[in-house]
Amino acid sequence: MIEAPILAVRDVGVSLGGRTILEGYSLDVGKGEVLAMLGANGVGKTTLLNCMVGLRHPERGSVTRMGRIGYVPQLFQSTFAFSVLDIVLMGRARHLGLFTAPRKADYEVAERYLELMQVAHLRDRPFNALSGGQRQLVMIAQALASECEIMILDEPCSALDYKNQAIVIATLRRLNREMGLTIVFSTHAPQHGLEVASHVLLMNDRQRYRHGSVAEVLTADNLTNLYDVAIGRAEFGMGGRFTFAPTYVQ
Ligand SMILES: Nc1ncnc2c1ncn2[C@@H]1O[C@H](COP(=O)(O)OP(=O)(O)OP(=O)(O)O)[C@@H](O)[C@H]1O
Repeated sequence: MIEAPILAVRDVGVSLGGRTILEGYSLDVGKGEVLAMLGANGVGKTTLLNCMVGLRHPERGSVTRMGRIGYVPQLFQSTFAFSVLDIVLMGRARHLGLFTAPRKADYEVAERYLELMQVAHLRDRPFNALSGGQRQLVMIAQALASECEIMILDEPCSALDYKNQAIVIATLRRLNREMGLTIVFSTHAPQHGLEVASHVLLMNDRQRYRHGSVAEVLTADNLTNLYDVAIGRAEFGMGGRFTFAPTYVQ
């Protein structure tokens, strides 16, 4: 069944410093979909995500959001010594008046999502003293506390070890399956697409891309073409599970 789009990217073009970064990107994200965006360094993943979030207005084309956006930036470091609870409470900002302090109900929402992300025991710790994986879970709790309908994450697993990547990816999968959250994220690991995404966007260059279901688009040939490195498909375990593996030395 094709779900109604909750995010529509239409003919988006972005220029930065007199250079065209993106041109003619169009895609729909359906309600309840998980979209993984992959592409070489500098191809424009963050630029496109910023357009989706509304942090950047594309010079050409449009982005239409039909739901509230929650944004999780690349590994976030706070300038001030905020506690974990403070950071999650910031997610309530859009529900508060300009000079209104968080109310009891806002604390309850923040506590609920700290529990859900299994980081409630860290609530009084300084945010900057957490590990990268813990910080990502807290930032996801912040986005959830904003009661977003679309969560957009910029490389949520960058700089994380395998264990923390597994926690973040399993968390995204759970939020999608159990809460029906629509998720868009960028990654350099095709395996993350296989584990959690329903759809992928492969960004080849500023105006060439492939967008479609994981089964259709996330193939060894398309990845080889995307990264310009030989990438093979390797079966493992039971039940037809597979992964993609690059060959670094020919
Ligand atoms: N403020 C800016 N002025 C000029 N060019 C910029 C600016 N910000 C980004 N760019 C350029 O835009 C292009 C896209 O950058 P972007 O950060 O979107 O890529 P990315 O795919 O997210 O990269 P990575 O995988 O390395 O994070 C890059 O070539 C970058 O150098």
